[in-house]
Amino acid sequence: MPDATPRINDTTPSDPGGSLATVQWEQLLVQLEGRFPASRYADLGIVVGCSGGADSVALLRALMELRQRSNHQPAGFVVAAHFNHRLRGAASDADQAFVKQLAGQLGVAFDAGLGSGRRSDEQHARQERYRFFNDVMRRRGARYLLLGHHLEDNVETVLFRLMRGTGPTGLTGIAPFRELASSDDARDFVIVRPLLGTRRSLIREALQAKNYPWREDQSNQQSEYRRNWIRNELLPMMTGTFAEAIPSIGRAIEGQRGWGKVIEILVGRWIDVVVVSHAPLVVHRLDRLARQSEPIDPLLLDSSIVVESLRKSWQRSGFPLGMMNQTQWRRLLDLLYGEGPDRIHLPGEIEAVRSENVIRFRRPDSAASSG
Ligand SMILES: Nc1ncnc2c1ncn2[C@@H]1O[C@H](COP(=O)(O)OP(=O)(O)OP(=O)(O)O)[C@@H](O)[C@H]1O
Repeated sequence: MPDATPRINDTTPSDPGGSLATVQWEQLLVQLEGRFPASRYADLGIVVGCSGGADSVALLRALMELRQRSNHQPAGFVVAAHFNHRLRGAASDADQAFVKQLAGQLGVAFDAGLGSGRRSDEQHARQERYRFFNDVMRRRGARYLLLGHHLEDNVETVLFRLMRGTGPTGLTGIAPFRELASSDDARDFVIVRPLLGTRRSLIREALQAKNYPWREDQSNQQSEYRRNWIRNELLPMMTGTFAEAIPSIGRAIEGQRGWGKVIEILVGRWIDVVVVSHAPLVVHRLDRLARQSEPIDPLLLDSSIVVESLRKSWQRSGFPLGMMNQTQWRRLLDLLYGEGPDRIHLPGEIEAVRSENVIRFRRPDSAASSG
């Protein structure tokens, strides 16, 4: 069984403070500055989610160095926010103490949150953490939440989705920028992942070269078995044969992100044209729309656009997306195109009934039912 004890990284720099350090650290600063220019954001409130791991430690340190170097005197503030999940006993507390000490050393404020300590699924832990971030952002009046996801995280995510099953939007990967509106007040904030294009190895080499420590969490190798299989087995196999596989996939994701914006526009149009109402969900029959005297844009009849649009409508109508797989979407497409039976049952006890011109969706015991 792997050692679950986190340890402080103890790598001795091969060239402490020398030219190698300058090159790698500077490279990291250039990449961060390219994605999140220090002077442009200097007057706003920034929270950095810092686990104590290499990526978020590098992010926090590099951000502070860029702010110091900037000619502009920053009027804004930076907060290091650490969420202690309390899942690894003393090691979790040591992570928290490490981040607190780092924040003190860098002269930034520090906020900590405590998890329930209840062993549950990864999803629950993430939710707890995001609730904490939300709270810190609101309390501090910050505008940007910076997270340390890097290129390998993005590639892993896309490979994972590809193998589990995903649509074109899933292939756009992790969002580099994401606006979040907190539900209970009007203040919005933005999640930024400025290292999303940066190689994991550069981050670690840059830290090592400067002799900056971080906390290594061995449990990363144990949790989320399939994700870690991708990270620890699949990616090394791929790069063994295709040395440039990771940046290549990264570029494909970047390209797909562009197409994602086109898809978003088409989905918006589809909803305007095809959806009659969301509560209850009622949509026009596509075969009828295609045959009317002024037929709709054929792009809106393309099955991949239809599925993406239905996903969106599904969410808006409060229907569960989790159990909708490719087979179920295919059955629904047939219904919309006027093929197969006039009534089908879908996961989540959703019944879809086709009539002369529309499809009506019903779900028992739900606000979205009726009609
Ligand atoms: N417990 C935490 N407290 C604060 N921020 C966190 C925490 N866990 C994750 N994050 C933020 O989310 C990002 C991505 O999470 P992920 O689980 O991939 O990170 P990690 O491997 O635990 O740590 P790191 O990415 O810093 O090496 C981190 O880089 C960090 O910005």
